[in-house]
Amino acid sequence: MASAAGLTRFLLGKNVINNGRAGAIKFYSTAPQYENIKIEVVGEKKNVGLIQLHRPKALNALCKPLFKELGEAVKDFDADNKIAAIIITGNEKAFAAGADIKEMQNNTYSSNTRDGFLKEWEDVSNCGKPVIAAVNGFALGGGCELAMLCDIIYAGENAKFGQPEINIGTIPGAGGTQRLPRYVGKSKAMEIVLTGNFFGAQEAEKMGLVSKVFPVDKLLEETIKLAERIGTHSPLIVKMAKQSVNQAYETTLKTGLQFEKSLFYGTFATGDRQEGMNAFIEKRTPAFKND
Ligand SMILES: CCCCCCC[C@H](O)CC(=O)SCCNC(=O)CCNC(=O)[C@H](O)C(C)(C)COP(=O)([O-])OP(=O)([O-])OC[C@H]1O[C@@H](n2cnc3c(N)ncnc32)[C@H](O)[C@@H]1OP(=O)([O-])[O-]
Repeated sequence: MASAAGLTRFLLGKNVINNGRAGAIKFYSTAPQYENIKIEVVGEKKNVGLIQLHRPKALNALCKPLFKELGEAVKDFDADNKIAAIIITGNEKAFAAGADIKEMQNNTYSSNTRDGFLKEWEDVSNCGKPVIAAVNGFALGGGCELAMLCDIIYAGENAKFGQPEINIGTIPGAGGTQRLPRYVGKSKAMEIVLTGNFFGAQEAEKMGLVSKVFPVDKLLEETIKLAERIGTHSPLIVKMAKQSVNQAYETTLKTGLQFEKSLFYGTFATGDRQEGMNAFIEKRTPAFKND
């Protein structure tokens, strides 16, 4: 579904976040009929893809259709050359309260395995562009895991994180037992996973899970500013930097340093590296070409 054409399939009236402000955005007749998310292109240069999870009655519980739509939207923004970074957000009450318990209540081991219950998660984790989570309210279970799947987490002061799967007789299944210890260390991760207790934004920042905390009503604005700042750089080099940081989670220090060095050397094969250094020396703003 993600294709060159897909890139601009955004924004049919019912799907966009800023309904009624159509002047600021493009409408396309072939836009997908999203039911569980809203998408919009934001930022002064219209280079930030914003995805809002939108199942407010269920606190944005991650039902399968929502996750499929999220995966499609991420793939489309990733394929769109005009988009520099992607933001995933929810509403003031909930980023996402986890997997949809009502939907998965009657799943079986066989159905999970046969149908690939979690297969759409890779659509988000495979994204080459930076993906930023802007978390207000509950980010629980799969919601916390979705935030951790993103590259940077910004939170509003009312954010509540947790991995409460243990309360309903299961364990985190979309990265909670693997990514959380990498963010916060073993003791904290064990405490969070084994108790199911929630923790707030300030504590999440102190633990290193969240990089910054903002007043609730400033969160999205500040997250868009972050995405726009990233958007001033070469998209090609941003992609390489993201790959290199992610490699730190996959390998030994020695292999990681080798990987980093190869990519660093590789930047010298790009026009944007040349342009960046020329611009510095000529005391001007670089004009990156994604090349
Ligand atoms: C592909 C998908 C991704 C899969 C990921 C799998 C791996 C993952 O690790 C597993 C999980 O996340 S396991 C899950 C881990 N997460 C949890 O265990 C958190 C479960 N949720 C809670 O503990 C409470 O709702 C809160 C404390 C969040 C809010 O309490 P409050 O402020 O008193 O609000 P309230 O009155 O309670 O809720 C309002 C409405 O939302 C409804 N709804 C809410 N969450 C739902 C959910 N996950 N499901 C369904 N519905 C959910 C709730 O039923 C109610 O609707 P109703 O029609 O009126 O009945």
